[in-house]
Amino acid sequence: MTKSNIDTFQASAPSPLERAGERIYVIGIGLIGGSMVLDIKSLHPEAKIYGIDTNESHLQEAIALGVVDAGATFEDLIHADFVIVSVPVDVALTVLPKVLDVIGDNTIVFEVGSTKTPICEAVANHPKRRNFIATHPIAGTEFSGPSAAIKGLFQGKTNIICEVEKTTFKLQEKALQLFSDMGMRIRYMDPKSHDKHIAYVSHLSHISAFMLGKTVINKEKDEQDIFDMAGSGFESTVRLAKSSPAMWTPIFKQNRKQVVKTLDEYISNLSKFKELLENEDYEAIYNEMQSVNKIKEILNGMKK
Ligand SMILES: NC(=O)c1ccc[n+]([C@@H]2O[C@H](COP(=O)([O-])OP(=O)(O)OC[C@H]3O[C@@H](n4cnc5c(N)ncnc54)[C@H](O)[C@@H]3O)[C@@H](O)[C@H]2O)c1
Ligand SMILES: O=C(O)C(=O)C[C@]1(C(=O)O)C=C[C@@H](O)C=C1
Repeated sequence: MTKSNIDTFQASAPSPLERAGERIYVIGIGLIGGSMVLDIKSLHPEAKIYGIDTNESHLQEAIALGVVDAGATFEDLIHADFVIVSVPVDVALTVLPKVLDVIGDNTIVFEVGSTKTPICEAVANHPKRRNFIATHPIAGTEFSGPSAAIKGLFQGKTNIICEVEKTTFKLQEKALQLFSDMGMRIRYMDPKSHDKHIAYVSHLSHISAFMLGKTVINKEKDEQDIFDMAGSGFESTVRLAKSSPAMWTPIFKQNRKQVVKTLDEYISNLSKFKELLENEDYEAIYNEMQSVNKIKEILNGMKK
């Protein structure tokens, strides 16, 4: 079964988390894992939320902030109803098979990484593959760690789900109901298409912000006043350059081929703009910009 359009999930049964005391384990209690469990706690106050994080200070901070109820170990996952894996994508490749090794038959495991092909491949032949659902919530900020978690982060956002047909139907339903309760729209996509499209709309934007930031920081060394002139235009364009290198390096590594392709296209557009300016072809420059103004309608359409 391949679904390609955006769906709003309609459950055939009441929300599975309505049962008292469901046990949710979140591995990686940062921005995304923390935001997920804040929503779950708010929707289902009776659920018990356990956190696993190799960064002890993140775990302690998450407990202090009330993001999780207590810490846990991998062995405890045998008791889990849900496991959310929200670690950097390179870590996910090794953590996911270990999680699937431990869980029981009715546990649903989902992962939220920004790449999908390597992650789907990492679990393809695991005997518990049917307990796993590959997701990518298209929501976030430039901040990380448990203190960056936001309740309601996923409201109105899209969740891309890959290879849904490989997950047991009953467990699919359970996960989809949860995403729907968080206010997410579902879009089904194969992992390769996901990685191709996301390279344009997310990965390239981050490289562009990082390198814009670099260009301005380098200049600042010579001309100290430059930041005094930076207004909200610069700030909004460079916002993503505050993002975590620990999260983004493995994303670029895993999606290297697609990202290199998008960079070629982007660099070619930049070179063309430079050439037009050197040639003082202002009519062409005007037309270039005018043709891209339609991004306004495209983005407004996406928000509806
Ligand atoms: N930041 C975003 O905007 C965004 C959006 C959608 C998806 N994602 C994806 O979500 C995942 C998590 O990103 P984030 O923004 O929440 O990052 P984050 O840095 O805020 O959180 C990641 C957490 O994982 C922990 N961790 C690292 N290695 C671990 C291990 N071996 N075992 C247990 N915990 C470990 C870190 O200590 C940290 O607390 C990534 O795969 C990312 O690609 C991020
Ligand atoms: O809004 C931001 O700050 C984000 O970086 C969120 C963002 C994005 O690129 O849109 C970042 C990575 C993801 O995998 C999904 C969402």
